[in-house]
This record gives sequence, structure tokens and C-alpha cells, in this order.
Amino acid sequence: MIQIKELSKIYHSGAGEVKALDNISLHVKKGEIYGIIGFSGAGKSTLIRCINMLEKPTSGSIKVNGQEITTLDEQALRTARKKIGMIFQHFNLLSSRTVFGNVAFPLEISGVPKDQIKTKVNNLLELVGLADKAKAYPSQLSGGQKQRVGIARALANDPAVLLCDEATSALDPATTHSILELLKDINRQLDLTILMITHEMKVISEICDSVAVIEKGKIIEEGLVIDVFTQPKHPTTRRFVQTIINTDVPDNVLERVLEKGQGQIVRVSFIGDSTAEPVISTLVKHFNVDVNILYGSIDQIQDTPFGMLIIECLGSPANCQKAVDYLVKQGLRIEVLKHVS
Ligand SMILES: Nc1ncnc2c1ncn2[C@@H]1O[C@H](COP(=O)(O)OP(=O)(O)OP(=O)(O)O)[C@@H](O)[C@H]1O
Repeated sequence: MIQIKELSKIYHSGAGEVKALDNISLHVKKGEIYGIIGFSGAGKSTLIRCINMLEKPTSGSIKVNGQEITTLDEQALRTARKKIGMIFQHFNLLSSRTVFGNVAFPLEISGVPKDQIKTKVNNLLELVGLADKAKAYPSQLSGGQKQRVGIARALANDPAVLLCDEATSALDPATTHSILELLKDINRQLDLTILMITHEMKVISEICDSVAVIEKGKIIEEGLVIDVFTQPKHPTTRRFVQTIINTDVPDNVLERVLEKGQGQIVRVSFIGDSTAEPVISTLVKHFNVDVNILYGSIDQIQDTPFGMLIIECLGSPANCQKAVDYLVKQGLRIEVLKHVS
């Protein structure tokens, strides 16, 4: 649905050149929710602004719904933009218009007849749960309600894709959750492709199917959210994952293994239903090792449970290795964090 190839954007300013996007390629499939995460200055806004051509790329190709948009003239671009909905961190509502008037605005610009506008807007307000607020003004709404208006307005022209620019960053956690739930519902009901940029891993874990991590204008890691969360490769990705899942073992705990002599500290992760085998007791019974659980957690990534145990496995190097091999055979993801022989 969105296909980006070798996209670069260089800004020229008094201070010199800034390469905000550096040869970015990515593919957002139809019907998927795709998250792009990065720290401040990574290039997220530039990327999303290039996708609707608010910013002209320096080089590269962007296809939305099969149409190359980087080469369109103004007129064709205006038409193409109608099929690219966008919501913003600060909602960008028209304060002098009611909720109804805000949602109707893009339809009025498209020249849709009044009676059709009325039906469409009422349906959209129903969809976002604001049917009773049609006559209210933005100043009379909460942040979450304002974003619901933003979503309804973005959907007015039946877009092929919805771009979300830090759509929940100005909202409290409970409201963030309800807006993310709404976006997920809309994604499912309308089979709408959604691209979100964010600096919050929580947003990615709650609703995204795939994620790309952007740093200094480059995609440094990309994949299904479940894979990136359970096996982050790049240090920056690990930092993001650690903001919601504690995957680090404190240094002093690691050091304790050294004091005890031989052993390993192992991170054991599982996705979905936990293994049917009583793995920990099997380790102790059959591999002549002692096992101490240092840390355990269960999180949810979308609807899939993701569990993690950090265990201390004490015994001879050969026995510890056999124990680890056994865990791998059980289909668990294993990472040896500390090995002492
Ligand atoms: N109009 C501009 N002129 C010059 N440099 C720019 C311009 N817009 C962005 N940049 C630079 O491009 C880089 C990427 O900026 P961008 O706003 O895309 O990052 P971001 O990831 O969205 O950050 P934030 O989360 O803080 O908004 C930064 O170094 C920024 O200073």
C-alpha cells in the first residue's frame, strides 16, 4: 500500500546540510498497522511529511496505493492527498467550527452535496463515538475527544491510508489507550492501512503489526513487532524495548554469579502459550544443575502473551550447556547473559 524506495531528504540551512532521511526503503502492506519509532530528530516527521508530499524528497520513490506521488503536479497531488488521511499530535482542528463543521470541511472542499455530507459526517461521528458532540466546539472537548474529531475528519474522504503523526503524544495513558483502541477498530472495520510515527514503544506494542526503528535518517531495524520485541538487535531498539519490558539484569546481580563460581545467567523468553513441559524442574532433575529465578514477567504484545524469565543456572559448564540446549529444544528463546566457568 505504501512503498518507499531509496528515499532521501536533505535540508539546506545556514548551518549547512542536514540529511534528515538517508536512503530509506520500506513497504507497508494493505490493511496493516505499521509503526515507525525513533528518538527526537531521527527523521520521523520528515518521513511522514514526505509521504503526503508536504515535504518534497531530495531523491527516491514513494508509491501510495500503486501511484508514484513524488512526480505528481499540483492538481494531481491535491486529488492524491484526498486518499491520504492524516491526524496530528495537536489535532489541528478549526476552532471556529463545530465538531460537525470540522468533519464536514474536507467534504465541502471536495464539493460533496450537502445531504450526502450530513449522512457521511453523522456516520463518522457515530464511528468515533462522538454522535452527541456534533454541535460542540473544539474548546469544549477533552484532548481525547479532539483526537476523535481529527480521526473522523481524516476518514471523511475514504482514504486508502491513514498517517498518524505522534497522534497520542499529547494524551494521558488512559486516553491514549482508548484512541489506540479506536484506531485498531477502524483498521479492522475498514481494512484501513495505518502508518504511525511515535517515540513511544507502548504505542507500537499496543496496536502495530510491524515496526521500523529510525535513527539519524536511517532505518536501523525493521520487522514484525513480536520479533523486534523479543529479539531486538540494534542497541537503540533495545533501549526502546526496555522502556516497557525490563530486559536488563542489574550489574550487581550478574556479579553474584562470579562470586558463586560456575554457572550462567540465562534469559528465557516464550511467545504465545507457555511450554507444556515443567522445564525448570526438569533442568534440576535431569541436568544436575541448580536453578534460581532472578526475574520474571509476562507482557502482552497486541493479543499475544510474551513471557520472560531470567534464571541463574549453577553447575559445571558441561551441565549448564546441556540444560541450555534442552531449553532451546523446548522451543524457548534463549540468551546467555553471563557465562562463568
Ligand atoms: N525545515 C528544516 N530545515 C532544516 N533542518 C530540518 C528541517 N526540518 C527538520 N530538520 C532536521 O532534520 C532532522 C530530522 O528532523 P525531524 O523533525 O524529521 O525529526 P523527528 O524524528 O520528527 O523529531 P521530533 O520527534 O523531535 O519531531 C533533524 O536534525 C532536524 O533538525
